[in-house]
This record gives sequence, structure tokens and C-alpha cells, in this order.
Amino acid sequence: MIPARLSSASLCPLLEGVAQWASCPWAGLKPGQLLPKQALSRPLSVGSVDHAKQPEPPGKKPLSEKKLKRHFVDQRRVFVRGGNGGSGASCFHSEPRKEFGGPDGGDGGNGGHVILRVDQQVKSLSSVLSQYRGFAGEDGGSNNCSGRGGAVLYVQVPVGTLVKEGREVVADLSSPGEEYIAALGGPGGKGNRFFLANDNRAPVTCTPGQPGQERVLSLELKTVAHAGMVGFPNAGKSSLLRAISNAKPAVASYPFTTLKPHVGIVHYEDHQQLAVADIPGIIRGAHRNKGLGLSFLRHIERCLFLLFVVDLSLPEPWTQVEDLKYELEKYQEGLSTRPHQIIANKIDLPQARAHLAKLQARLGQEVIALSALTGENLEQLLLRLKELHGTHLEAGLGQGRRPLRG
Ligand SMILES: Nc1nc2c(ncn2[C@@H]2O[C@H](COP(=O)(O)OP(=O)(O)OP(=O)(O)O)[C@@H](O)[C@H]2O)c(=O)[nH]1
Ligand SMILES: [Mg+2]
Repeated sequence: MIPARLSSASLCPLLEGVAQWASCPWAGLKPGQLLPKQALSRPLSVGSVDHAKQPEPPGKKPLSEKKLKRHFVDQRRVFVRGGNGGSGASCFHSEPRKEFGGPDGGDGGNGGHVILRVDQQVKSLSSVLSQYRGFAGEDGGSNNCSGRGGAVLYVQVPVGTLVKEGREVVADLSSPGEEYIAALGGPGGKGNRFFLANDNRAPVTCTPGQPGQERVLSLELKTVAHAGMVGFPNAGKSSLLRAISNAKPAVASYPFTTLKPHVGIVHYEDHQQLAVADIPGIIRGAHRNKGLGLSFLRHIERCLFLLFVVDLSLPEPWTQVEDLKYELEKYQEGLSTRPHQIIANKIDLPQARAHLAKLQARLGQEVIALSALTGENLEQLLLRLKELHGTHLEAGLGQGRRPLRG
């Protein structure tokens, strides 16, 4: 669920780091600054649709599945180990003409923690390594010198990182700057000075530093958006996001153009903002990790409502809806019944119009037929988005939950 922090004022900056792998167009606006005139002149801000099909670069081969996955990493298993504590020292004060100077071995420094810190600049988990060892504390020295503590080792992670230990979720890092101690540094050992007592004026005992905590954590990145666009490759999801928001995901006529989720912000005249995520194409068998598979089904989990985008120009478009729902349901029970809207894209194509009536009859529910390319009927989609969000808010209030504002 989107945290309450995702209120209209903070939505944009937050998403910039979470999943806004696409740039946020409103990021430059200061509070109180007017929205661009173009956006205000309409009841709804419908972005320009001048993104007609970009030509495929000549000779560009489609990427292999392995390479596709390498671009964007949304899951990592990490071994973390806190720094070892430094050992305490055992020595005695020595000075000319002072025979029994007493114990002066200092304590060892504590080992440094390993801390996960949310950084807005980090977009995926690809920069996270498979293991981290914290800095060790220094050993204690003579003259009651304590060893220096090990420095904290920060691991930068993107906003929206879930930290799991085994199956248990131990942290949900959803706002910039948030920190989680992944592994504690070991405490430093005690020097012999510590053991000085009335009945033992010359202790030689000192203790070694403790090893740092060791853990194996799974990090998972999930997109945080109000609406998630789900569809087969080439259905026109990215084109649609470009048309309704100012996000600029790549659009091309080959499948798997989108390799990582993009989040665009839809601005309404009443200053409401809704985040819409363009999730990379899903194919049949995605729940068995085919194509870009599971990694992207995960992002859908965090969307409050879904937009099933189908390519209306293809024969029997209802099979796309059935297959998409099947994949979602197989991945997580109940996911396909989350509040949703079916979007039939590419209505501008002649064969698409012929399929519309059949699709509607077959599904028995209202379908919004539109064209991301020409901009036809986009406003209906934007109104529906608002409605879905309103219903979500009401449902939340009904259950006594804190309202989520868009
Ligand atoms: N005629 C027509 N073409 C469209 C429309 N929307 C998208 N397209 C074209 O369909 C192709 C695929 O569009 P994308 O937006 O890249 O599709 P996608 O669903 O994001 O594809 P993946 O990123 O591969 O999942 C492009 O060539 C677009 O120009 C539309 O409304 N009408
Ligand atoms: Mg795309």
C-alpha cells in the first residue's frame, strides 16, 4: 500500500527516487509556483502526443533475455557482516622511577555497523554487491588509549526497497534518507585497565573484540504508484504513459522496449496528482518467470489499481485480458481482481474499431477505447483514474484506515 507520505505535495520527489526511472517533469516546480499554462488550460492535463512511433535503429538486434535482465536489478541477496570489535590491550604503565604504574591497557573500538540507506539517486539494486563487511574497530593501546571505532558502512539502496530475512519482511524503506541497520558491529574487547579491582591491582586479563553480526538479507525493489499499466509487449503502455503524463519512456515497435518500470505523474486541474507506472510487458508464462517474468509482476503488487492495456488491433483482443489476468492470479491470488480498468488501445487503426464491440460483449464490462497515438478519448481514461482513486479512498475510510491522498 502506498504510504500516507505519498500525499500530493511529496509525491513527486518521492517517486523520483523510487521508481521514477523516468524524470519527473514537475520536479523543478517550487511550492506555490504555477503549473505550466498548457496544463492549466484544460480540465485535465493531457500531455502532448507527438511521440509517433520512433524508427527502430537500423541493424539493432533485440536484446537477449539474459541481457534484458542485466539492465535493471530489482532483487538481490546480500551477505552482510558488521565490523569486528578491536581487542582490548594488556599492558602496564611504565615511567622512570615508578615501578608499579598499574594497568593501562585500553579497550578495543567497536566494529562499524553496516547500514542500508535510501538514496534518491539510486534507481535499481544493480549497484548493491553480494556481500559487505563492516570496518573493524582498532585494538586498544597502552596509556589507556581506546581503539578507534570502525566507521559505519553505508549501502545505498533505492526508495521502495523491501528488506527480507528468510520470508519475514524486516524493513520497508520507502522514504529518502531512511536507514536500516543491516548488521551490527561487534563490541570492542576490554583492556586490562577495566579489570583493575581492590583485590587485583595488576590484572593481566584483557578480552578480544567480538565478531560483527552476520546476516543474509534479500532486498526487493517494488514500484510505488497508484495505478499500474499491465499489458503484453507492444500494447502501447509506454505510449499511453507519455500521452497522459510528462514521463518519457521509450516507445518502439519491437517487444520489450521497456525494460524497467517508469512512473509518470498525472496532474489534474484541482492539483491532484496520480502516479501511473508503466510496467514492462508481460508474456504468457510470466508467472513461471518467462520473459521478464516474475521480476515485473512484483511491481504490480504495490499498485492500488490496475490498467489492463490491450492492443485492440490484434484479433481476439479479449484473450489478452484473460491471459493477463491468468498470469497475475497465478503469481498472487486475488491480484487479478484488484480494482482495474480495461483499456483498449490503438482505436485509430481501422481493424481495431471492428474488434471493440466484440471485446465489450465478451468481457461484459465497460472498456475504454482510446488511442495513445492520436490522443482520442484520453480524457475518459484520466477521469476513470480519478474515480478509481476516489473509490480506493472511500474503501480505506470505510475500514477506518487513514486516507491516502493522491
Ligand atoms: N496506431 C497506433 N499505434 C500505437 C498506439 N499506441 C502505441 N502504438 C505503437 O505501438 C508500438 C508499441 O508501443 P509501446 O508504447 O512501445 O508499447 P509497450 O506496451 O510499451 O511495449 P513494451 O515496452 O515492449 O512492453 C509503437 O510502435 C507505438 O508507436 C496507438 O494508439 N495507435
Ligand atoms: Mg514500453
